[in-house]
Amino acid sequence: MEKKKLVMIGNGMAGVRTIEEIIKLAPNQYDITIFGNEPHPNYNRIQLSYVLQGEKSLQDIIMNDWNWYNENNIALYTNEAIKSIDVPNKQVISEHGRVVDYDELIIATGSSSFILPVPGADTHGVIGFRDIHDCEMMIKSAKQYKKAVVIGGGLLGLEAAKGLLNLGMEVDVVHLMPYLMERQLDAEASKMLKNQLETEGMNFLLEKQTAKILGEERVTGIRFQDGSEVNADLIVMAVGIRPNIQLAKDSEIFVNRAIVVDDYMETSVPHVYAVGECAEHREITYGLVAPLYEQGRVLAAHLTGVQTKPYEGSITGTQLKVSGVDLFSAGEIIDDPSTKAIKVHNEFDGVYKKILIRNQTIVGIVLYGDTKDSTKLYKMLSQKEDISGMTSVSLLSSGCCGGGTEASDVAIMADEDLVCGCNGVTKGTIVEAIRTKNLKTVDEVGGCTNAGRSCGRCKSLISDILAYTLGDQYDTTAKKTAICKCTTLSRDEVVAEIEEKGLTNVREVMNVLGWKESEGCSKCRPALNYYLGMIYQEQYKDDRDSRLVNEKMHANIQKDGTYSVVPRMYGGVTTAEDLKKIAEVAEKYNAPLVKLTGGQRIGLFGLKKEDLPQIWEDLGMPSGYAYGKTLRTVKTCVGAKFCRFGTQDSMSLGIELEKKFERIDTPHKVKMGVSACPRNCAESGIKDIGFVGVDGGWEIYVGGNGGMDLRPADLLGTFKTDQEVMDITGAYLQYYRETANYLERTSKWLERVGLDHVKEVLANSDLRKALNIRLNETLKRYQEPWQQAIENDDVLAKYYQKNKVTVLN
Ligand SMILES: Cc1cc2nc3c(=O)[nH]c(=O)nc-3n(C[C@H](O)[C@H](O)[C@H](O)COP(=O)(O)OP(=O)(O)OC[C@H]3O[C@@H](n4cnc5c(N)ncnc54)[C@H](O)[C@@H]3O)c2cc1C
Ligand SMILES: NC(=O)c1ccc[n+]([C@@H]2O[C@H](COP(=O)([O-])OP(=O)(O)OC[C@H]3O[C@@H](n4cnc5c(N)ncnc54)[C@H](O)[C@@H]3O)[C@@H](O)[C@H]2O)c1
Ligand code: SF4
Ligand code: FES
Repeated sequence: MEKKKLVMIGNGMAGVRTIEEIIKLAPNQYDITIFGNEPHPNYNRIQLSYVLQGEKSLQDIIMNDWNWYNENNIALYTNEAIKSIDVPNKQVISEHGRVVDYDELIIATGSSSFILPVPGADTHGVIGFRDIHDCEMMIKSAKQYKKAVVIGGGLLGLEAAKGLLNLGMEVDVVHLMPYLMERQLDAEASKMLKNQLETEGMNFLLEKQTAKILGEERVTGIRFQDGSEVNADLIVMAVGIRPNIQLAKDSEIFVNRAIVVDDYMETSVPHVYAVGECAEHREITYGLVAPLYEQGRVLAAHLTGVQTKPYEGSITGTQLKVSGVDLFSAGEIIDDPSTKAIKVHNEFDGVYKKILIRNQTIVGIVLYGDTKDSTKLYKMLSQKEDISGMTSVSLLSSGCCGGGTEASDVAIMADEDLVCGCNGVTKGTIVEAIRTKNLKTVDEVGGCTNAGRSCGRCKSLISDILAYTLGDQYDTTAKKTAICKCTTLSRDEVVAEIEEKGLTNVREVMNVLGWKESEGCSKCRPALNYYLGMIYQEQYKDDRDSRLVNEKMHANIQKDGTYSVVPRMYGGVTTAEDLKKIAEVAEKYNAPLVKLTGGQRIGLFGLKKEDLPQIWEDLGMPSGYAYGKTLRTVKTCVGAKFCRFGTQDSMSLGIELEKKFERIDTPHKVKMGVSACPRNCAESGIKDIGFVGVDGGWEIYVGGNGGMDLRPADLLGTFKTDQEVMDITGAYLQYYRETANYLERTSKWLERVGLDHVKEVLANSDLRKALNIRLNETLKRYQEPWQQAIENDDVLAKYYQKNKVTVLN
């Protein structure tokens, strides 16, 4: 039966969580297409605050990497906004004119920063704080400028201000109201917060209304309505958000403040749903992930036909993510004649607690300085528990739950107590998952239950629950070593077990070593396939289905679902005959792009999957492995044959190296460069292995990287003959193959094991010889992949047939 088409507009937190839930419930029900306006896969927007505050890197906050989309057969179009929805024809149209049909459509477009409509708001140096781009702009500005002003003393403004302080800027926070975070705190708690932030260096300008942004080329300051001014090199507006609803409005979907939805997240138009910050449910829009994830869960069940309770709205609780500040707030915060308050104010310890009660139920909570009671109180509030039997002491000083809990406190938590507010996960769910799925780390608990995957505040409590449930078996360092969430074993342990138990294939390793997920995951399956191939040199039968998608297809998948073809050009040297073949193929298959690559060869881009085998047959050239964890390219300069500075024959050495080591599986991609003199035209100093011709021989450089983690290569040594160079290179490559973690580049590996250690290994002639023998045995295993594919009908049918699902596991 043909799958139904599900299209989602918006590749953010609420939308992608909904898709995760759909895949969990019915993995094969939909062909899924996602459009995202940002150039990234789904990342944790919440943790941008931690990135700015220097506690996490951008890489750390990716939640669903590119591979996740590939593995789940999701067509993802990033950096491509949907411009209109054709409701009658059930189609979406992107800004690039791409038209995609849908049976069901989810709008998950989130919100944008609200920029105050004052004169000068569009001046260079005025930004919001919503996405990776804003975060990068702030980090960049902090390197160039001194003074930042944040407008808005709410959650976002204070988290931004703290980040800018940590980046070394002077920071003023401008706030409209007489006290900070007036939506979450009362005056007393707010005063305590202001005092604490002032001691950290933040300066506050309260009751100030921005009238004008000053500056011509770039912002220089702000003028307020009272006529006063403040200087600024950077202005961050954090005065609230506005749901992205224009698209829905233009398509005549009913909108109010946001897109109006019913209790199953359906809009006024059948088969069109909205979820997340762009949705308005019972006149409320939410700006925190806990309710949005709840909406996503209901929508996923609805779309997969699983019975579910309707979404009836949420009560939210907030915390500020600034290190050293402990506060929690939920429900109402201001006393009125209909409420009674229990208050504790310990000025000595800087603790303030207030509970607001109406009709014997808790209706509001404000905690500052000690939030241990937050979980218990929040549960009572959200469940409208009758508290008539309780005293103020039993309400406020149980010491149960919340931040900073210890294992002994975990023991007295009830199973239904909430541990992770963002994801709605209780203690009972976590304990059961730890026991039944043999979980050992906080990340594994997150992978299984989602707890801890959003703001991360509950991670210490999850760690306490692990300690309480596992006792002595809980190893807080285990997370650092396990190769993925399916096992607690490290790379070294897995390799040792494979050798000791004589395990010969991926499935056997997972079965015998007690994998938690019987099918493994995208991290462990390619890694196991690699380790097995590295151990069983000549005889290992590659498990193609365990490889990452590009290697499985022997082609790089492009952002629009087409593929690229890059034939080998040994040492970057080609012939008229090869150029003709490439030109003919480009013409015959209408390649939209023919481009010289950075590795000195020619790439054909935008080709159809089903054309690939015929293209390679027409070309009759070896694959350049532009997609592989293997030797990619050997870049060469023209060298002594043509260049007047050249001392060595760089092209011949480059071709010899590429012909010898092509196709070999390595833990990560390997690039080489051969320059015939220290002018280094082939960039040998930033390659995994670089060769530089000098009088009487070659210098070999190792561990260079020209990519994201730029690293100059280290000199390994100087060698006289080409034969010595081949011998050292072979041994070096094999040592890397045998000791690196899968997906560890040589630059990282070399830093981990140490240059001196590697030099020592290679200086030992017995070891060097043995390494080369093992490498040469392995090299015998490889054949030209496209030649093999063309001759094998099963492979052709399985991987390259039109409309065939190519991701098979
Ligand atoms: C710095 C920061 C800190 C935060 N901290 C917390 C916190 O501690 N706790 C908490 O609960 N919440 C926090 N939030 C709020 C939380 O991040 C949001 O509630 C959540 O991300 C909303 O999810 P969403 O999917 O609705 O929107 P988003 O995550 O914004 O995703 C929407 C996506 O849709 C894309 N899009 C918009 N229009 C189109 C279009 N026409 N075509 C294609 N794509 C489109 C956008 O570019 C965006 O990538 C924080 C937010 C920020 C910015
Ligand atoms: N820790 C967290 O939970 C967290 C952190 C960051 C962001 N967020 C979410 O992100 C969204 C945006 O946060 P936010 O803080 O921008 O929104 P917000 O609406 O919560 O707060 C905006 C603040 O700006 C103030 N303000 C409004 N106009 C102003 C003006 N002209 N001058 C000075 N101050 C002015 C308001 O009084 C208010 O306190 C919210 O949905 C929030 O929940 C949550
Ligand atoms: S590296 Fe030296 S030999 Fe090679 S092209 Fe440049 S200048 Fe000439
Ligand atoms: S409370 Fe935010 S991730 Fe758990």
